Amino acid sequence: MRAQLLDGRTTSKTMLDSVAVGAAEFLRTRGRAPVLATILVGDDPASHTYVRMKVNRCKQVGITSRRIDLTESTSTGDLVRVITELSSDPDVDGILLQHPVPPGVDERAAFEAINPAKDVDGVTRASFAAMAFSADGFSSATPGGIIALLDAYEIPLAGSRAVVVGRSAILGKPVGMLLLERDATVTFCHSKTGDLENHIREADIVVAAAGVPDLIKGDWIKLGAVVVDAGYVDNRGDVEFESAAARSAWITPVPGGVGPMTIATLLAQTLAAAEKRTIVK
Ligand SMILES: Nc1nc(=O)c2c([nH]1)NC[C@@H]1CN(c3ccc(C(=O)N[C@@H](CCC(=O)O)C(=O)O)cc3)C=[N+]21
Repeated sequence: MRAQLLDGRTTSKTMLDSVAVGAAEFLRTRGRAPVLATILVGDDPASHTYVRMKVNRCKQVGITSRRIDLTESTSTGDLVRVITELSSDPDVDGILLQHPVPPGVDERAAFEAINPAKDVDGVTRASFAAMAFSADGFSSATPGGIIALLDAYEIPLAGSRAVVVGRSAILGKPVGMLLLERDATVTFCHSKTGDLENHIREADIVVAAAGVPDLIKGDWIKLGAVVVDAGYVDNRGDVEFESAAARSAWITPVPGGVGPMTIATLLAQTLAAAEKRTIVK
């Protein structure tokens, strides 16, 4: 291996340390901790694990989590009602609806019920627009975490050729917008892209967000490129790690790369939402 690691574990720890300091100060000045509501619909075991990790991290940094678990048979209407209530609840600062929701539920409708001021996971249209226009608002957690990780290692983005593989509403599309806002030349590739290999071969920065383990072969990576692997199927990335690390300058490990940055971004944005919503007494 010749690449250096983009270490999400260490970088996220630094972020979480400062969230803990801010949350303690918030508690001292407002008389309560910041509050993140997490909503999980159905019983997908991986989703349970992710939500548990988020709740545990909240505890560690002094954020109160309010966990709401709903059954697989929850209707769109019921879910929207729950989220609408949290959106106007003065005691709730941030709302996370874990993706994916069960097949019968309209996930977009549920996301849009989140008050943009509490959209600390950056899943609403309002947050997407904020990312696209560098306006006030929250970043999608994984895309925001990716940019924070690249910034921590001072990876230059302006003028670089960035190839994003994947176009989901909360990962591929928004990470492309954030890279574009940082003056990268961005190409989106997806399942209908015929010549993925050729796009990857030209990329200075590869952001893999397809959720297809080992989709991207290590020998496609341009020498000296930066590889960010946001795949998370069974904790396996989208990029063949060993062969990609032999060619790239920087690479994220899976686990220990993008995953911990996602959670740190969520919690940092929860603190920021709490601070914005409240005035010091
Ligand atoms: N509304 C919504 N927002 C999300 O941000 C969101 C989501 N839905 N649905 C699922 C994906 C997945 N996701 C991960 C977060 C952390 C790790 C993570 O920290 N993983 C550890 C490994 C943990 C272990 O060892 O099991 C790591 O990569 O080092 C992974 C995956 C957030 N997601």
